[in-house]
Amino acid sequence: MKKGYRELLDEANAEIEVVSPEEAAGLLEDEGTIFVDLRDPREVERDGRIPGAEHVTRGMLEFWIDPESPYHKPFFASGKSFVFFCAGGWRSALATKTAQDMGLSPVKHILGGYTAWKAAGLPVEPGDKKK
Ligand SMILES: O=S(=O)([O-])[S-]
Repeated sequence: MKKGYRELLDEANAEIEVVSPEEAAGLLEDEGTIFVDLRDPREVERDGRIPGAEHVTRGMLEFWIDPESPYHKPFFASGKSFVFFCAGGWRSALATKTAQDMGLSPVKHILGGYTAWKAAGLPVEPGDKKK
């Protein structure tokens, strides 16, 4: 490998902001913060979701963020703060770095992801339930 996943994660983590699940939970009711769930749809269905989180497949992330893209999602241009998460914090670290490089700001991600969120006993809802 020219650059393996560990190096990519190290590079990302050196540049992005990380929050604990508990810190992130303090933002859940904040109207100025949007939670972005980067897990695959099957993971969301199987494991549940953080209430109110927008679901964004990682494959579409750049296209949903960029206002010039035909796939742009207006919530990314809302001027709000963003809290990214995945299952364990790896995908969200890379996605947060990408979003930050694109100019999305402020954006941070949850240390340990949804797994840590759930383990901390923080609010979840069934994945098949629409928010
Ligand atoms: O969700 S993940 O951290 O396993 S990529």
